[in-house]
Amino acid sequence: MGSGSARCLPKVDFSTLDQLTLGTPEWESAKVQVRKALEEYGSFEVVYKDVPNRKNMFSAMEDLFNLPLETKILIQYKEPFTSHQFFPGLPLFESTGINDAHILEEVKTFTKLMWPQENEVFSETIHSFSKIASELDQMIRRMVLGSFGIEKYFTDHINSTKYHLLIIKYKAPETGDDAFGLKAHTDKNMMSILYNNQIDGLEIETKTGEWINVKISPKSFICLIGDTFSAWTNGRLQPPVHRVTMRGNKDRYSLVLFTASKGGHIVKSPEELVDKDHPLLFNPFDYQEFITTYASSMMDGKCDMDLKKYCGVQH
Ligand SMILES: O=C(O)CCC(=O)C(=O)O
Ligand SMILES: [Fe+2]
Repeated sequence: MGSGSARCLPKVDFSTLDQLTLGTPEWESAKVQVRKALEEYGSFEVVYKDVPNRKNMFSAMEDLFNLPLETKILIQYKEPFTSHQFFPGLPLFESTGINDAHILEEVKTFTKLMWPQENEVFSETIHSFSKIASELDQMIRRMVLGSFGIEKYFTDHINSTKYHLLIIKYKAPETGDDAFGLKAHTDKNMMSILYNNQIDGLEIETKTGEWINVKISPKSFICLIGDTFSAWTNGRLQPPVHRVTMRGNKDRYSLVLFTASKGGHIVKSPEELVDKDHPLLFNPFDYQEFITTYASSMMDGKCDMDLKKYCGVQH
């Protein structure tokens, strides 16, 4: 199972689309491509638009990780994996995050904790990025629901989720060897929109066990579905296993806009996706309760907790 495969992720062009182009031939064509890509890969590259000031955004991210640890840990959210974090087995990885980063005031609150004297470039660029990524998330979810003929659930789908922006730094490996940035996993949440400073490293596994080395242009983003969306579709879409491998001598900066179901909301497959050929795969669950259970099992050194174990239906 070598890396270096020449296979690419499917690429879908959203550059002429927005929520107002719903139902146009361009929208319908993108919808078919999105559904096909998600069925085959659980993921795709989406070409959309330039992130304003991206160079300044990445240099502001560099400044953020250069702050002293006691400053970086000032952000404390109660949901697992959302505040500043690093892991003993992953020496190249460090991350922090901002809840509701598509709302400027929320980004400014974070910025003020990191830089009491303000850092307008950080706030403005991170907010613009998050808005663009949240537009993409909503268009993609609308297309997925539309492709199953159940667009009527779209508003509920959007209202029952929230956004968290994960900001990641992967240090360049020192030895010159390939090194683990992030171990192979599936995302647990609904959907993830990824972007980076064009230092490659993201690898996505295909259903046949090949690893695709993902490359992106400044206008493109990677969309991945997570375990929660897969469960909601009653297994019609499968989340892709992915990892980050660092090569070369440049640090990698990555942004991931995570869409996650709100606490108190019960994730449940719509009745249209459950029938005798597709028996229910997951009992209804609260994502926030699941992720808390998952995080505490990880803390206990157990790595075998997943959504199937948590609420999978035994057939
Ligand atoms: O940095 C990346 O490209 C991937 C990050 C990722 O997979 C994650 O945070 O779950
Ligand atoms: Fe991931």
